[in-house]
Amino acid sequence: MFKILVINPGSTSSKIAIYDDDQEILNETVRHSSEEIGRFHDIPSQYEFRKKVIEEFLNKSGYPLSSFSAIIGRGGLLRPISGGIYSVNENMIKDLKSSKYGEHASNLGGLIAYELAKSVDIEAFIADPVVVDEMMDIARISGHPDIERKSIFHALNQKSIAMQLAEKLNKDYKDLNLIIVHMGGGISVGAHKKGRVVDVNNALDGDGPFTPERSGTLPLTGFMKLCYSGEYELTEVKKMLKGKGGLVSYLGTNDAQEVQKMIEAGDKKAETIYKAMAFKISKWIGKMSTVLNFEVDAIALTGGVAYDQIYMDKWIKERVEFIAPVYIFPGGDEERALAMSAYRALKGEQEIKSY
Ligand SMILES: Nc1ncnc2c1ncn2[C@@H]1O[C@H](COP(=O)(O)OP(=O)(O)OP(=O)(O)O)[C@@H](O)[C@H]1O
Ligand SMILES: CCCC(=O)O
Repeated sequence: MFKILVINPGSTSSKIAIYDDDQEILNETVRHSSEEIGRFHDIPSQYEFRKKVIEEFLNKSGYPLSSFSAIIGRGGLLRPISGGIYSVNENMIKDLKSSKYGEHASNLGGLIAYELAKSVDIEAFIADPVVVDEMMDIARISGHPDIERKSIFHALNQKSIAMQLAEKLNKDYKDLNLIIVHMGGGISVGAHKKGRVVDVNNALDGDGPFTPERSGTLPLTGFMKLCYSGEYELTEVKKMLKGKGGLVSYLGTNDAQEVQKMIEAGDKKAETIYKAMAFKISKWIGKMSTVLNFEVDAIALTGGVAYDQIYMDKWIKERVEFIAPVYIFPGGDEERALAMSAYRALKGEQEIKSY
């Protein structure tokens, strides 16, 4: 039997799971408020904090590190690579540590997995990182040659939910056109054409709907003026896009459940902003349906925000269901997808790629 530790650092949470072969034994989500995360000036400086969350989980679980066959972390901003499972090696550690390709919480997934695995001499992996790139060339063109659109999104969950949806529809993923929407701390809306994500918003980089903690696409002239106003440092402007944008900037929280409570208590501003997020998500679903020439077999809504049934049904589904039937997968499937990749690799059924 293989015991697998799964580490999934998200933008607003740390999720940790333990699997025995393909069976989940434990799964815990530790949510991080915007104040808690906001005290760190960048992602690398969250390393010790995030590692401690995992160590505390392990202590509570009663399973020593030495009882695991492998550790798999969600990773990370690397150079564009194909999907699959990768062994964490020194090249990868160098790129993750230096944030060479940018900063995202999942960079810490690979780093922490490597460090913990090294201490007990077991394998560390990552799978389907956020840089998986299947974008068609025309979608890369932004409108100015100095800036190329990039594929950075919740590849792990989007792919896994797409497969689940295909199974539900009794079809092969490679025969379907799907729009998959992941709504977590960040939001990505992907056009899956016959098994490839041919277009998706860059969920990390001021592209797409606004999110619990990100601004998404902003009117450019306003943003440019703000950048040159002399009022803000680069680090502050970066945080407006990521970490302190979206719901955090309007309502002071990255927690959609807290926003629900504000609305229930009669807060009209909270209602307007939360509805505007749904409006923007729906617009992006509309955009992606044109990428698929309006030949869309199904739409899937997933990620933490998808637990909010009313939000999904009234504010998103009603707006987009004329495009295609809408299916809801609350939360997502990231820990299972990671564990299954590691399990297949340990059994020798999946090629382990080298970075
Ligand atoms: N039951 C719920 N109802 C509404 N919103 C919820 C619920 N549970 C979680 N959320 C919201 O989902 C968001 C977090 O989603 P998720 O856990 O998928 O994100 P993450 O893993 O931290 O970030 P990312 O997926 O972008 O890496 C938060 O705003 C959280 O408040
Ligand atoms: C870039 C995909 C992950 C996220 O938005 O947090």
